[in-house]
Amino acid sequence: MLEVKDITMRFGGLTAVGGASLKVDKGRIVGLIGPNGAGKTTLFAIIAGFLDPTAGRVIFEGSDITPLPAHERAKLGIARTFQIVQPFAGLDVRENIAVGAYLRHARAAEAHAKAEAVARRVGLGGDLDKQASSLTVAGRKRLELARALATEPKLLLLDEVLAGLNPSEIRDIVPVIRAIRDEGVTILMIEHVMQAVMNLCDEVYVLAQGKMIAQGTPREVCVDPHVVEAYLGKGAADRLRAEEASHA
Ligand SMILES: Nc1ncnc2c1ncn2[C@@H]1O[C@H](COP(=O)(O)OP(=O)(O)OP(=O)(O)O)[C@@H](O)[C@H]1O
Repeated sequence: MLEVKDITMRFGGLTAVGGASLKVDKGRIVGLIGPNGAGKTTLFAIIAGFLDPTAGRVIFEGSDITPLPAHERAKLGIARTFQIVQPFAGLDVRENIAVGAYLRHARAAEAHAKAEAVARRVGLGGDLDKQASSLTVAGRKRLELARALATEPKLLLLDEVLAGLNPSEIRDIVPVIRAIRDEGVTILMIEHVMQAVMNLCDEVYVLAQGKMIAQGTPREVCVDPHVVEAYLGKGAADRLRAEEASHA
């Protein structure tokens, strides 16, 4: 469904992403992990059309979409959530979600009906008339998910939807994400909460300092020495192995 080919993004002298590639097959949940500043959000912005890459191509359903602006990509079926949730503060939950629904439903009544259906899907069915600004952090994360879903995407890009949630809130939202996939939406997610990555993702890519350093099942990447070193520093994999040997 999605192929990111050799993407490089330079900001002045800084190379935020340096020749990174990934593939997302239809119907899967693919994780994108990596230490802070690895370039994950930059790569998302390039996939969704918010940033023009310095080099490389983005292929969606077999077509090169690299020149297309974000709104054209949204029409094709790519939606993203933002790490920092910023609902329209003066609007209620229904209207906030309807903003996404207007992409495919020009009439207000239809957009509102779509918004209500999406709200129920993410567990906000009882909050439709509330002001978005009155929602808790967990509620805002669900709203962010709903706004993206209301555009009826084929590919959903989730940027740390679990960040800032407590363990019980995470447990509640994980099945919602799985259900979205089961209903036919392919998902690429940036996530730091490893327990959720292990539970949800069919496949994981690891980005570190702008380069893709590993790819595999969640279990495979967790024990990959390159990944351990990227998170814990040079020599960490050897130290861990030595410690394990001394305990054996
Ligand atoms: N618009 C910009 N101008 C200049 N530098 C930028 C810009 N956007 C990102 N960067 C830099 O690019 C690098 C990658 O940032 P990015 O936000 O993509 O990383 P990330 O992996 O998403 O990090 P985190 O997990 O902390 O969100 C960082 O060094 C960041 O400071």
